[in-house]
Amino acid sequence: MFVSSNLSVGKNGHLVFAGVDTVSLAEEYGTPLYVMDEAMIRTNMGQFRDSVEQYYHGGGLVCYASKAFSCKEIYRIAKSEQIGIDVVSIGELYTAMSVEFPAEKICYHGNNKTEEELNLAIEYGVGWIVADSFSELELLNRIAGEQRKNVKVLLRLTPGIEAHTHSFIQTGQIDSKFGFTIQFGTAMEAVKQALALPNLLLDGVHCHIGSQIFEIDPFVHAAEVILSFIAQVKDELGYELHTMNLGGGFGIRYVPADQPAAYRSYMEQVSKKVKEIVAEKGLTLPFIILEPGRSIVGAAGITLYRVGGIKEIPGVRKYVSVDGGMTDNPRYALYGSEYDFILANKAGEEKVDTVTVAGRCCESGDLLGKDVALQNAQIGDILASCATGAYNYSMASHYNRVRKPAVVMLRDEKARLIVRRETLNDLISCDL
Ligand SMILES: Cc1ncc(COP(=O)(O)O)c(C=O)c1O
Ligand SMILES: N[C@@H](CCCC[NH3+])C(=O)O
Repeated sequence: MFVSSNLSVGKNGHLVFAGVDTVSLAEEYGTPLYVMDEAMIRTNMGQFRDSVEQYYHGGGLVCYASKAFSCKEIYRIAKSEQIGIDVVSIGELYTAMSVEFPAEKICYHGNNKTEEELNLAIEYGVGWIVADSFSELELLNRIAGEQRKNVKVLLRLTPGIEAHTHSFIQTGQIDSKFGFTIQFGTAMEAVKQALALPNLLLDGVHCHIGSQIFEIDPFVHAAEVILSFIAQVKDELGYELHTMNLGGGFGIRYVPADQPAAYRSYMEQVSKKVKEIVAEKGLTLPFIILEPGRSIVGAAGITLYRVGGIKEIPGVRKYVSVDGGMTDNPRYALYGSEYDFILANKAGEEKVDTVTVAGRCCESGDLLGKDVALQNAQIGDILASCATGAYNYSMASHYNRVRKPAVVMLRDEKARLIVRRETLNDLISCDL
């Protein structure tokens, strides 16, 4: 009935999330409210970590892609689960540094990293910097020299794989702003350049084919393409790259029709293929890095809103307006993403209506879902949007000077605030 195992209906008919009554949460902390389930986050992190150990025997590290949900507490949790993180900005790095996240487990990405960012990343001693362009290799070499350090580098490659997902979140295809293309010999040139730069330690290669992908085949294919490249480098240059970072992108269940594969079958199949190719080409099993983001936090989050307006246009559509919208979840506006909605105070009732959930911004496209099934809504009801743990809080904006909601973490059926709600003064705090 629900899209995620941490959702149920309580005896009072209220929606229960991770053992906690969501209506009480809305009353205590206000709305809109992001609510996260710590046990599920830890289970997901642990499953990825353990699947690498179980199926892959060349050593590896799971680096949680923190762009999916970034705040101090998630870095503390990743640290205590002994996994690494992927960061893509000085802001994510700084937040991780503020909780003393182990530098050697950080993978730093970005297609246009600034000098300020690279300086801080090298100073902190991050494990890997994923270089995206020739000019960045030069810049990295210069900054490393200035800091008298050697920097471990991975090269971001575009393997030429078009995964089945929204075109805006496909990243492995040739026509991409990211990385070095294998097909035109650009990636081989980048290897030569990185090897020639004295302050860089070329450790390996990276690829990320896209996000919200359900099939396992494209991942297996990406591993195949990357390993063939590693073999080609060994043949042509006599240099064996040690690390293979296969990125993230594993899909989750947003609506009942979504059927994501189990993470362990991903690792099982990728490991099998990698071992086959390694044996065939006479390579050493590379150290593997995975970067799951959405699949760690997505289903571990819900958002609670209060219904403030209902408008029925006879024969056309019924709008249910809530006190949030594209400012706390821009994904419908950006990608037409689907979500499952439940009235938290009527969760035991049938979904008898079809409504369009609208946000509160001055923007017709500010919708959270179009023509979705819902219980019979009334003003004052609490509306829950499910599986909002990834790319919601992290993509929230201040459009219309809307304040960002608070984030509450649930553990052992108790709630704690991990990000407080913004105040009006927060909104003007940078204005001069
Ligand atoms: C380089 C890189 N790694 C990892 C991820 C995480 O992807 P996902 O949240 O789909 O697992 C992304 C985002 O798509 C990415 O760009
Ligand atoms: N932000 C996107 C995914 C992009 C992932 C980052 N490379 C989403 O919400 O689906």
